[in-house]
Amino acid sequence: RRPKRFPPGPQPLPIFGNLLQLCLENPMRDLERLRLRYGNVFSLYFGSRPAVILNGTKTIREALVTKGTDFAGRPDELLLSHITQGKGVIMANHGPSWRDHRRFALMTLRNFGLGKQSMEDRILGEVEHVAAELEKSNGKPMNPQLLFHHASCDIICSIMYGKRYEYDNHFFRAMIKMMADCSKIANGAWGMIYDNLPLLRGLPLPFKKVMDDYSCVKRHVKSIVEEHRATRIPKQPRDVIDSYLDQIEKMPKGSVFDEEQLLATLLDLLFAGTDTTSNTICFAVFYLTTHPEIQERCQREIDQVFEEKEMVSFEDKDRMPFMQAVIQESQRFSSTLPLSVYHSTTRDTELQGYQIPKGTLVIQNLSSVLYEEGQWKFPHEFNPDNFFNDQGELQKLEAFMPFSVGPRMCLGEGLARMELFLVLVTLLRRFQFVWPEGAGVPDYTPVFGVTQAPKAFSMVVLPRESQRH
Ligand code: HEM
Repeated sequence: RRPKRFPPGPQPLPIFGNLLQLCLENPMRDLERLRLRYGNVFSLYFGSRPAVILNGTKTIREALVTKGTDFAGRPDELLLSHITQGKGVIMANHGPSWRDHRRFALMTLRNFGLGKQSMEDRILGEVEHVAAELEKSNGKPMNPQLLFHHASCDIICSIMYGKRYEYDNHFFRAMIKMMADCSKIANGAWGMIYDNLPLLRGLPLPFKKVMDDYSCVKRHVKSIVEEHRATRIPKQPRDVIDSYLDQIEKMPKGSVFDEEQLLATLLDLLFAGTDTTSNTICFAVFYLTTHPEIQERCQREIDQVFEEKEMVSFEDKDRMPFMQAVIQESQRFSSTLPLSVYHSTTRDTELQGYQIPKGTLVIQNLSSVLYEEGQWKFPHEFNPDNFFNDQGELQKLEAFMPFSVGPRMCLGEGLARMELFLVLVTLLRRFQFVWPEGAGVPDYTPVFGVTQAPKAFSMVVLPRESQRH
């Protein structure tokens, strides 16, 4: 039985709670059904653990912004928190270590060129590799998804430790597969089994493999840190690792900065910065391939700006409102992180008349905001007009929150926006993406996970050079 004044929800069963009432492969439809029945704040039992589900712009803003500190914790008894041991930034609970690491990560990303030329150079350099691979397809249908994962991962590696991997590097491919597996498992059925049936945790089931793979990537990153120790010049950081090593030396012994936290933070940035951005690029390219009229409009806008200049830069976005709207609409319509990252309450709190005790698992349903009726002109279709007002001007909308809101919101937003813009503009300028003949009707249903991906698809890539002159 639910405690008094706890948010309402369906009757739980012993041991399983409400798990059997959800499709664990993809619970998004069930969550929408429950929202319609119980309202924007409802609760579910995952096994014996209560969870509060937040829906809609107003509710999520009220919890994560107005009562930001109350809702800024992370749950500590879940697969993801066990994998990372609650260290680093993403799964660290609200407290001094999280705060200082978040500040460090934000500052270091800025110092390594966010908004400055060098970050743009790294991204544009990587796009050249992507373009070369796309050219190799020679007009034959190809699936670009892995290529975009490789590119996003290489960009983040170059920022963290000044190194990019060749796309056929064996370790690199394994690392990318591990991240995709981890994303699929953590929010899916295996993650639910791990989180709610602790007796099964020791068995060789898929979550065990993800944990082993994580340790393997961690060992690799550790060897890179050791290389940095041997070659660095103090106070002259080349990348994020050098900056962190400087930080360890600067702080008194026993501070929150140590080697374990360094490894966890690097892995966080690697994880958080790869699948999120690459899946958004995949979705955007998929939508543009299947909406040729929108693709052509982007290319017309791009061609106009590039009549006067050769290379794209992030500043050009202000002259490309349609391109910006397409990128934002791709983020909205794909809802790349549909349930964000799970939160927990840091103290007993209240929301819309309900009482929520300290330590309660809190899940923000970002899809409920990104498709919310009344917030969007066309909530259920891919349509960049969602971002233009009646005067045809690009507008800021409070329901546009793919990066979440509040004190825990994505700290890589600036980098992600820059990457999405530079990659998509450069590729659209050079190539036309065509839905292959006979490929049938596109299926927009995403593959569910912490990060959603489009279903496997193919496209034909044609060079645009001839059309521009
Ligand atoms: C399109 C790309 C991206 C999207 C849609 C996205 C979205 C998100 C969301 C929804 C969260 C959870 C916020 C919350 O718990 O309320 C998050 C957290 C986070 N993101 Fe991103 N992200 C993206 C790219 C990146 C990149 C490129 C990086 C790093 C370089 C990054 C680093 C992080 C980190 C470290 C956190 C945890 C923040 C904390 O707990 O304080 N993200 N992101």
